[in-house]
Amino acid sequence: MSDSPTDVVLDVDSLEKHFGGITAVDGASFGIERGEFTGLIGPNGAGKSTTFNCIAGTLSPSAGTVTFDDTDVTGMEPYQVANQGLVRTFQIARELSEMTVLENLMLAPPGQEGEKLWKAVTPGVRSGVVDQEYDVRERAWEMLEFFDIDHLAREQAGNLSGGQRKLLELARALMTEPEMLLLDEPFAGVNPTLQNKLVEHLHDLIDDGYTVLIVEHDMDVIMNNCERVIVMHQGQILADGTPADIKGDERVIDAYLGGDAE
Ligand SMILES: Nc1ncnc2c1ncn2[C@@H]1O[C@H](COP(=O)(O)OP(=O)(O)OP(=O)(O)O)[C@@H](O)[C@H]1O
Repeated sequence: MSDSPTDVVLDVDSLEKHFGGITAVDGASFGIERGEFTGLIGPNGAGKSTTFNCIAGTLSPSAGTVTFDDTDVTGMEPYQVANQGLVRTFQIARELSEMTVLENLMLAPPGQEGEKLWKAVTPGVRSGVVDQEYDVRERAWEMLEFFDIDHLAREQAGNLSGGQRKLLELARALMTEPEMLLLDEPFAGVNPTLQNKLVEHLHDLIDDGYTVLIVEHDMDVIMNNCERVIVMHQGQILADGTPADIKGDERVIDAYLGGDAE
């Protein structure tokens, strides 16, 4: 437990990321409290994805620090960040779409990071719950049941609808037993029924003590569900507060009504 009055689990301090002459993140600082459901919003190009990537280790920041659970994770590889309990969702790669849903849960997420991520959850690492193949299978079934997709266990992942695929991505991230989830546009391409279901599951996860940070373009979903909203604009934090605070913030209204809004 942190000894600060608020229990900050993720602390992003003066984060910067430059791509050549482009400044994608320009001194962003914010803290996320344990168990909080926070939305990160902002117009296109505001720097949200780059911030996510710098937190999750997919990109190395140009300056600033990222601290998770009192550990400095700045510049760590994604599997190392995941090993600390901070995990982002990965899209299901085409190669995995011919495998079943159950196999997808039991296998590495795609790509190099995924393979390393998987190694991070094999023998003895973190809780040790998934230290044998049997336990991995058991955990996979738990996840399928939690997300009500156990009836799809033997279905090829490629046959899932967009929404079911999002549930599978979330289930797969949870296989590593993280403390905090980073979700990048989890509702994109999801029909309203499954979107509601996904939102319910996210609330269940929050009730279970998970911390969730979500980047999402659907403002209604963010405003109706998140306890706190952080607004980025031109690489900086423009506003940070409750949905009610944010809705009434003149700077936010101006940023969204500007030429770079969707
Ligand atoms: N790999 C890269 N190389 C060069 N510029 C980049 C790179 N990644 C992002 N950028 C630039 O950095 C800025 C921030 O981009 P970023 O994708 O982080 O914004 P965003 O808020 O996630 O946008 P969107 O909502 O459209 O996904 C943009 O100007 C973008 O063009």
